Amino acid sequence: ALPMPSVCDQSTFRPILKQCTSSPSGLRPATSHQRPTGGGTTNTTTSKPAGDPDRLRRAGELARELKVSAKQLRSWLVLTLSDLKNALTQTEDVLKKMAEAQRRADSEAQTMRSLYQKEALERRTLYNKLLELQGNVRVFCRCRNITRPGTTSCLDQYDQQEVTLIHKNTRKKFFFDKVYGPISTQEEVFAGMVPLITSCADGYNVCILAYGQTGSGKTFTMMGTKDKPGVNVRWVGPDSVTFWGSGCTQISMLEIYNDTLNDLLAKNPTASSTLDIRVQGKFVSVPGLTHVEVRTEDDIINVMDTGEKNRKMAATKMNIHSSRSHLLVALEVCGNDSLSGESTRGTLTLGDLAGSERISRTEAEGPRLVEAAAINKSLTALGQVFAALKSNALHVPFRNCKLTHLLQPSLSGDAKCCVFVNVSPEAKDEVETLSTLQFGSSIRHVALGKATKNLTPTKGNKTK
Ligand SMILES: Nc1ncnc2c1ncn2[C@@H]1O[C@H](COP(=O)(O)OP(=O)(O)OP(=O)(O)O)[C@@H](O)[C@H]1O
Repeated sequence: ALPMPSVCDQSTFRPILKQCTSSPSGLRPATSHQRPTGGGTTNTTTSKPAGDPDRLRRAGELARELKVSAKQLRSWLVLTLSDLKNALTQTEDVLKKMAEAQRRADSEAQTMRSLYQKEALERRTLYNKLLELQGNVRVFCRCRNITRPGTTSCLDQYDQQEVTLIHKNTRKKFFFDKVYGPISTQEEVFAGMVPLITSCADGYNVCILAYGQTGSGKTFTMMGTKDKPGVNVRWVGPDSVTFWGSGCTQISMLEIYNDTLNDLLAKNPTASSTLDIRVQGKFVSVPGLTHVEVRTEDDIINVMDTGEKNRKMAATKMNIHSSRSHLLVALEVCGNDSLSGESTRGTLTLGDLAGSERISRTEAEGPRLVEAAAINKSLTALGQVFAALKSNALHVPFRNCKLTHLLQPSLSGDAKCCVFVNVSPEAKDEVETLSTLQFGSSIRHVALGKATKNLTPTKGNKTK
C-alpha cells in the first residue's frame, strides 16, 4: 500500500486547523455582530476586520494548500484502491491455485489409497499363498529338558526338522516342520508363530494347538509363566501389536471334558452348564458361550487368569486334573487399517489339549477310564481329521467329536493350523505316543531298526 501523502500528516494540518478553530477571525466568515453597524455605532471588538488583506492572503494560501492536499489525498486514495484491487486479484489467484493444488492432492491421495489397498490385498494374497505352500497345517516339535535327576532321556538327537528318540534300544526318527530343542526360549517359539498371527490379522482363521503328554510343556508353551509368557499372551504384546491396528477383540474360553463343553468365563462356571454346538452354513458357534471384550494385553491376561482359575475350580470340584480336559481359547479379532480404511475379521484359536499319555487299563478304572477313553477318542478324531485333510479326502470327519467339530472353521478352507508336539524326554512311552500320531504325513515316522550297539541315551545334545 502507498504511504499516505506527507501533506496529510497531522504536523501539516495541525497549525492550519489551529488557526481555523482557535481564532474567531480565522477562516470563519465574520458574523453580523462583528461587522460595523450602519447606525454609526462603534464596534467594541479589537479584532481586525474580516477584509484584512493579510488574513485574506493567508486564507487563500490555506485554501490552496488544502486543495493540493485534497488532490494528493484523492490520488493516494486512487492508488491505494488500485493496489487493493491488485492485491485482491492476486489473492484470488492464489486461492484458485490453492484449491487446484488441494484438488490434485486429494486425487493423488485417492490414487495412493487405492494403490495401497491393491498392494495390501496383493501382499495378503501372496503371503497367504506362501503359507499355503509351507502347509496349511504345520507340525512343530518342542522338546523339553530333563527335570528329574537320575532319569534317562529318550531324546537321542535332534536338529532343525528331525528328532531321534530311543525306545527299547531302538532309535526312532520323527520329522517335523520345525524342531525347538530343550534350550529353546519362549521368544524363539513365538517367532515361529508370527507368520500365523499375521495371517489371522489378515482375516484368516488360525489355530495353534499344543499336544503332548502331561508334563511335557503344553501349558508352558501356550500360557507360559509370568516371567516367560507363552503364545497365548505374546500374540497381543508389543512384538506383535502392530499387526492388529486399532482393532478390538472378543475372547471366549471353554474346556472340553468327557466330550462336554464348559464355559470358563461364565458367571457361575462350577454349575456345569453344558453347552451345545450350533452349525449355520460354514459357521460353527456355541450359543450361550460368554464372550468378553478385551483391548489391552492386561485385559487379556486378566481374562485368561479368570478362565484358568475357573478351570482349576471346576476340576477340583469334579475331582479331576485339569490336564484331563482340552482348553480352547478363541479370540475373535477385528483389525482396522487406518490407511486403507479396510477392516478384517479372523479367529485365533489357542488350544492346550489334554495329556496324550496312554493310560493302561490297570491304572484306569471307573471315571478315570471314561475320561481316558474320551481323551483317546478326541485325539484320535483329531488325527483322523489331519489325515483326511492331508490326503484331500472328500469327507473330513469333523463331527466325530466336539473338539474337531469346534475346530472345523480353523481347519478348513484357507485357515491355518500349527500343532506343537511337546516331547518330554523323561516320559516312558513317548515313542509310542508319537508313533501313533496321525497328523497327516507332516509327521513322517521312520523306524531305523535295531541299534547295532548298546545305546547310551543322551540329553538331547545337538548332533548332525
Ligand atoms: N521348555 C520348558 N522350559 C522350562 N520349563 C518348562 C518347559 N516346559 C515345561 N516346563 C515346566 O514344566 C512343568 C510342566 O509343564 P506344563 O505344565 O507346561 O506341562 P503340560 O504338558 O501342560 O502338563 P499338563 O498336561 O499337566 O497341563 C511346569 O512347571 C513348566 O513351567
